[in-house]
Formats: sequence, C-alpha cells, structure tokens
Amino acid sequence: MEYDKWEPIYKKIVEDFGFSEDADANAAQLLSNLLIGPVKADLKDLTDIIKGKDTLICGNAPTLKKDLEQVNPSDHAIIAADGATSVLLEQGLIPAVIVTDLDGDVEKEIEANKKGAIMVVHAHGDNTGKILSFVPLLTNIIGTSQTKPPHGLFNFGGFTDGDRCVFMAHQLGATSMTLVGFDFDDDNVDELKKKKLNWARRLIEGFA
Ligand SMILES: Nc1ncnc2c1ncn2[C@@H]1O[C@H](COP(=O)(O)OP(=O)(O)OP(=O)(O)O)[C@@H](O)[C@H]1O
Ligand SMILES: Nc1nc2c(c(=O)[nH]1)N=C(CO)CN2
Ligand SMILES: [Mg+2]
Repeated sequence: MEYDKWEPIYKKIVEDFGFSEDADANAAQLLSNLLIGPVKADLKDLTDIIKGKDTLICGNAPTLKKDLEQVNPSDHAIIAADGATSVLLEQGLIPAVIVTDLDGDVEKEIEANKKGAIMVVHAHGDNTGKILSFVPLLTNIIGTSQTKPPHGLFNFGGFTDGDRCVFMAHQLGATSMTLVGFDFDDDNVDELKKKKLNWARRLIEGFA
C-alpha cells in the first residue's frame, strides 16, 4: 500500500490507542540502523516466496490447530503471524515467512529462522527493547514500520501481526490468501487485545 493511503489509517490508530508517532518513528530508525549489515534479506527473496503463490496466512487464535486440519499446508506458501509460529512448528510445519513484532515466543521464531524462515520484523514505539535484544540473533530479516519507512525498511500497511501478513501478501502479488487461526470474536482475550483484534478485522475486511 502506498504510504499516502496508509497514513490516514495509521493516524486513526495512533489516536485510538494513544500511541506516540515520534516513538514509532524512533523505533523504525533504530531497526533501520540495526539492519545495516549482512543479516538483511532482500525484498526479492520475500517476493519470490509470495508472488504467484497460494498463501496460507496463520493467525494465532486458539482455533489455529483445528483450522489447519481443513487445509493442505504443503500446497501453500505458509506465512505465520508471530505466535502462530510455535503452533506450526508443533505440527511439523516450518513457515516460509514470519511476520512479528517480537512479542510472541521469539525462541521458537529463532528456531524457525535457523531453518530458513524469513523474518519480517516490525518496529513500533513499544518494542524497542525486543528489537535490541533479538534482532542481532536473527538472519534473513526484512524490517517494517508503521510510520513512513526509513532507509531499508518497508511499510506494506496493516497494524497487528495478522493483518500485516495480509497487506504484505497482497502487495507482493500472492495469487490467493487463505486465512486460518483468525477469530475476531474470541472473548478469551484482554481489553487491549480485543481492541487490536477489532482493528485487525476492520483492516482485513477492507480486502474482502
Ligand atoms: N483470537 C485471536 N487471538 C490472537 N490472535 C489472533 C486472534 N485472531 C486473529 N489473530 C491474529 O493473530 C496474530 C498473531 O497472534 P499473537 O497471539 O501472536 O498475537 P500478538 O503477537 O500479541 O499480536 P500483535 O503483536 O499483533 O498484537 C495477531 O496479530 C492477530 O492479527
Ligand atoms: N506503538 C505501538 N504500535 C503497535 C503496537 C503497540 O503496542 N504499540 N502493537 C501492535 C500490534 O499489536 C502494532 N503496533
Ligand atoms: Mg506480536
């Protein structure tokens, strides 16, 4: 998504949650600085995995394990939203791409990364500690921001890890996007998560 189209949505999110745009921009700059060096993956590597492919986009709702029984994952390029990675690994599936702001089970993500998963790491004002701790341990990273992307970062659009998978797959030319592990009506979540899921629903429904 063009940044000009994303910006008004981002402004509404910032206002709704009371996030600081400056903190988001500083986090993006931090990630940009850390990605100068040999650990970066190329956008072409990511595009090659997604373009012209049927993608399976895995959210981390409690329904994920059961939803996976209804599809044939090996027919798809598997994209995991953060915590979905552990569930996939338990099923013997290694995601091709992990979209994460590093607040899930990062040890499992590092394991998947060592087995070849490209990490699409998102910078925002509330994850700079995680960025500093974990980015040096990763290889094959693409950096994203929710602000205007600084040097070397991308902004495909989207807010939560799950809906950012959808924006990314769409922008990079996926032939289809099958969503599993998305349950926006999950009541077993706290208020903040509920609010984030409502934004995820709203953003994903924009694609329907
Ligand atoms: N019921 C659900 N519970 C949790 N995640 C869900 C659910 N339904 C859909 N998702 C999607 O799965 C993604 C990954 O879930 P995970 O539990 O790892 O959350 P998270 O890392 O805290 O998400 P975020 O960092 O985006 O807030 C979420 O970003 C969300 O878009
Ligand atoms: N500043 C800020 N940005 C975000 C946050 C967050 O907690 N703080 N959480 C996100 C997905 O959950 C995505 N973006
Ligand atoms: Mg996350």
